[in-house]
Amino acid sequence: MDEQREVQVKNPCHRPVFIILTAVIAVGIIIVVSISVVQNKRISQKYKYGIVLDAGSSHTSVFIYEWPAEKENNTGMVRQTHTCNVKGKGISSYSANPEGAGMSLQECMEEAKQKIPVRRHLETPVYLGATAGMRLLKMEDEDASEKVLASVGRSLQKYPFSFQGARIILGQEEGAFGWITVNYLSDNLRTATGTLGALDLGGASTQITFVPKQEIESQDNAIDFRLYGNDYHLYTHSFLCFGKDQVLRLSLAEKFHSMIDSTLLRDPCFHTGYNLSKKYVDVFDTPCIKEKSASPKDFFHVGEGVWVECQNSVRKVFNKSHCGYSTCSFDGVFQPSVEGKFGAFSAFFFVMDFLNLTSGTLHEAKLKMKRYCATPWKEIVQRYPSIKEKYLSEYCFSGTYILTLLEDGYKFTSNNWKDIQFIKKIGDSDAGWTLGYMLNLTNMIPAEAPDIPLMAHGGYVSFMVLFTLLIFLLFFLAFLYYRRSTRTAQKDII
Ligand SMILES: O=P(O)(O)OP(=O)(O)OP(=O)(O)OC[C@H]1O[C@@H](n2cnc3c(O)ncnc32)[C@H](O)[C@@H]1O
Ligand SMILES: [Ca+2]
Repeated sequence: MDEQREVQVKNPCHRPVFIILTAVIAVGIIIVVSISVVQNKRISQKYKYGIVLDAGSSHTSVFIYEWPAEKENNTGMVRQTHTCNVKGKGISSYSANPEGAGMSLQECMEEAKQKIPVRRHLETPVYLGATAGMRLLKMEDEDASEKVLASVGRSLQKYPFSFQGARIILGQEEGAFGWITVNYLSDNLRTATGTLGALDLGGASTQITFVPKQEIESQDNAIDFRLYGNDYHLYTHSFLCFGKDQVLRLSLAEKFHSMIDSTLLRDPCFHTGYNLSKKYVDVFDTPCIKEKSASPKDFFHVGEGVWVECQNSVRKVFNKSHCGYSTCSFDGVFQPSVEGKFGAFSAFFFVMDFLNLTSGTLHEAKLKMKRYCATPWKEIVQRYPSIKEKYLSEYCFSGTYILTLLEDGYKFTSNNWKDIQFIKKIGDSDAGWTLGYMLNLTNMIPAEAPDIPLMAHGGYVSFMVLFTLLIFLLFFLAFLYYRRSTRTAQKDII
């Protein structure tokens, strides 16, 4: 018995100090392991990237998006980090020199290589979507449009990214993806609290997309989505030839019909004192105009600056003579009555922002337009020396077209005018179809709502560490208690 006691007293493993030390070491190991797990998680959580090229009728833009690698299915995670505007005109302008279309993208794609970390290059998808300019070129000369698309495709394949294709997107896609973009960025999809309609005005087409209250009478205008567990039944329409550049041509062509002197086009939508020699071909060379002018020559475009007459001339481009549905916007296109709030972007924003019409009533907008259009050209040029003269000369026409399209075309009234918000960006990201297009192609918007974790990652790790510590402490106390009990028992025996 004496021998046994001696062993017990001498064995250092049984001393409390040793046990405490062991416990402290164990705790230390746990903390180190936990921290390293968290730290490694941070490193692997870095960003992923995607590139979308918006090959519009007037120009091409390259958008770079990024999102945290492990949160791609959470809404609101994708944001635009960089934009590059390709120099020159849109890719459809390269119909006579298709190789030039591909070459035009080089500068911006080199920039993308610099902006995206090298280790992410190979996995970064690149998509090119062409819109109304290429739709028109395809109508006019399908072979040329294919050559242009092949050229941009070849050019994009030369970069170290994962090229996913270059194609002409449908008008319905352009409308629907614009709608997804604005609602994704405003976090309306996950929360399912009302949605924002989308109004996009380009150079060659314009899109209207919203969730209507009425039934959608034409199947071409209906799109269904299931996003984050909610069903959306969308109305969408893309009006080809109703972008602001094509409508200007339609309107000029219309004015040619009533010209007495075929070399002098008097235009109420341009400022007094504006007088520029232009080519007939620059007006008529588009599949949007069916009745061509007989002999191609030059004409003088002379401004008159009368807003009321300008609006009357713009109204003539909307054909309201037929409607095979209960209600139509124009050109025989079905449209339910506009519903809810709308985000109006692209040229809707550029023009209304320049004219200071992004707030205020419809009536005030008309008064301002009247005043602006009546301002002499000389004064306008002096007032805005830094703005491109081409844009400057067209704001009276474009503003008038926008008001007429929204009121006479889409049937907004002075009552719901305030429901239209003219926007360029939401957060860091531009409003437009590109983000929605990428989210769709990368399956980043799930049909069902993702399972929400019990707690955030940081909270989870802290909880696990504290909980483990607590268990160790309990073990330790239990051990001490056990030791005390056995010693007391041994003393009792002695
Ligand atoms: O959608 P599509 O029809 O293919 O055309 P796009 O994509 O090229 O059209 P944008 O929205 O980029 O631009 C629409 C129009 O606005 C013009 N635009 C761009 N910036 C502008 C500005 O600051 N002021 C006035 N107009 C502008 C541009 O030239 C186009 O005619
Ligand atoms: Ca566009």
